[in-house]
Amino acid sequence: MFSTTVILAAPCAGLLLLELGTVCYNLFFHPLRNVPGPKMAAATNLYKIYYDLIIRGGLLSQIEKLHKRYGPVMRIAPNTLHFSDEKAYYQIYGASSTFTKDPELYSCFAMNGSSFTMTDPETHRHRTQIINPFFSRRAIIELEGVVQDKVDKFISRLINHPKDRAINMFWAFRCASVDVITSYVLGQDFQAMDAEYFEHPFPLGIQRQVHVLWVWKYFPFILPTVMAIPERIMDLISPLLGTLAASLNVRKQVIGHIDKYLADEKALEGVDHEIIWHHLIRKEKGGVGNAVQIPTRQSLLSEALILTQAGSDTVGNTCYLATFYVLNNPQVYATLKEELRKAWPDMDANIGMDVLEKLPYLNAVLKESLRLGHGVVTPLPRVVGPGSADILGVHVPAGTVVSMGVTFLHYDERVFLHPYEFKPERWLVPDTSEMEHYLRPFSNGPRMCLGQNLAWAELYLIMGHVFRKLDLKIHNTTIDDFKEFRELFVPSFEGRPFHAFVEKASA
Ligand code: HEM
Repeated sequence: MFSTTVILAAPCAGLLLLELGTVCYNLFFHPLRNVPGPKMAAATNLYKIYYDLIIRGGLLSQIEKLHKRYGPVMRIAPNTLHFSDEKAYYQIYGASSTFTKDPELYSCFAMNGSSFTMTDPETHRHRTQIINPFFSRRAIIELEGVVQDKVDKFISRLINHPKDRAINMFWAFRCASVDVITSYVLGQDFQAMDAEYFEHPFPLGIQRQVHVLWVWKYFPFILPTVMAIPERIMDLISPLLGTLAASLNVRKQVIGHIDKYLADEKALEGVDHEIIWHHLIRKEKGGVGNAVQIPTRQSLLSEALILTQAGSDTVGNTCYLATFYVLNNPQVYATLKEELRKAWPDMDANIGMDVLEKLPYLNAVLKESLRLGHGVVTPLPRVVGPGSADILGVHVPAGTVVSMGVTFLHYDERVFLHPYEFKPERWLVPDTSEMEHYLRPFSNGPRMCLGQNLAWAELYLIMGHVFRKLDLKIHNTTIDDFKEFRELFVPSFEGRPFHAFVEKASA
């Protein structure tokens, strides 16, 4: 008879042996064994997990330190290489790259069936062919009024905010961008800007999710389990769920729309302007009988949710940083105001994107803000394939995960002198082509940002109106509050949130 101790010890010893075997293989027999990098990282994924979870978003800054020691190619996990050279960036994310998104990262968003999380190139191409026209420059120009309406509301909300209370600009800009994107994509905004002090549960919920994203990555069963709880039970427990309840509410609302339009496509005719469902819920394409397949209900839901999230936090954050950096430098603030005043003498007159996008200093401010905001800071992981590749002279077998953080381009001091400083003037030289090549906040290649035309329209309109129509003053925030960020897919600045006092501009 075996004792209980032996029965328990045997599988544990087996697992330990298996783990030791894997570590030995990773160190001595793995095809990447000769690539430089810390031995711990080569041996086990625990290295990466430690910086992601225990240090909480600390992997990128560790990678930055390690590249100084190991050079431009580095093994950062048993099957993962990280690069720090512009040539590698354009090979991994180049227009003709065949590398695919790594499911380990993209499945943790629990948005199956969305353009953002799709890994199969064919499925992805099919989806983007359908929705790209809705985000083309022509579509944005046609729907500029939708964005403009929300910008007008934003300016008036800021002017009418209680004067004795500084505005938390972190939430203010996020509420504005949530209302723009939901209005543009779904034809109905979430009224985030109506929330008292801009504390609306939807952007609050996005922030909560950002902070637990790496938990979802390493414990991938949690989120799908929560999502799979039947609606009736969710309704019962939702008062206990805080901001998660708000996200669930949004899901319910969006599902309601989807079901309505799936049941009766003609209901779309009553919508004020073109929305995403005009593109995704169409039974016929190019004439009767030429039927196209409508995506599943889950895929429609994921697409709508990912667009509202990808389209709000990124724009909100760029406006937030841009406003802080401009106000933090009186010379920059004065120059921008002067440029806007000259181009737009009567601030009560309507002015559109066509004028704002031609202003050199506003453009310089936005590019510099995108450079220091980065967009997404996590090195975007791609799986090499279908064959092997040669990157910076290193043979990389198919199936290897490769990436390069965009911060390595944005902070390259050979291209951007004093890279950590906000200097719009650097963009006012005759030839900016090299800097443009190194400015990739929207990523690059087949998986680059699908919403960048809309993003630019929002940036021109929001920032143009804020700096022309308002006078702003920083409250209780300094540049030190923006010195460091955690890498939580997007950058999460750890300092005090930037607050400002806002008044209507005098002229
Ligand atoms: C300043 C604003 C924005 C920045 C900096 C930004 C940045 C990015 C980046 C870096 C990616 C690549 C992510 C990855 O490969 O994992 C991306 C993808 C994406 N973005 Fe944006 N984005 C912005 C605004 C928007 C807006 C307004 C929308 C809404 C329509 C949007 C929708 C998407 C989608 C759907 C993808 C996935 C594309 C794909 O995989 O094919 N983004 N964005």
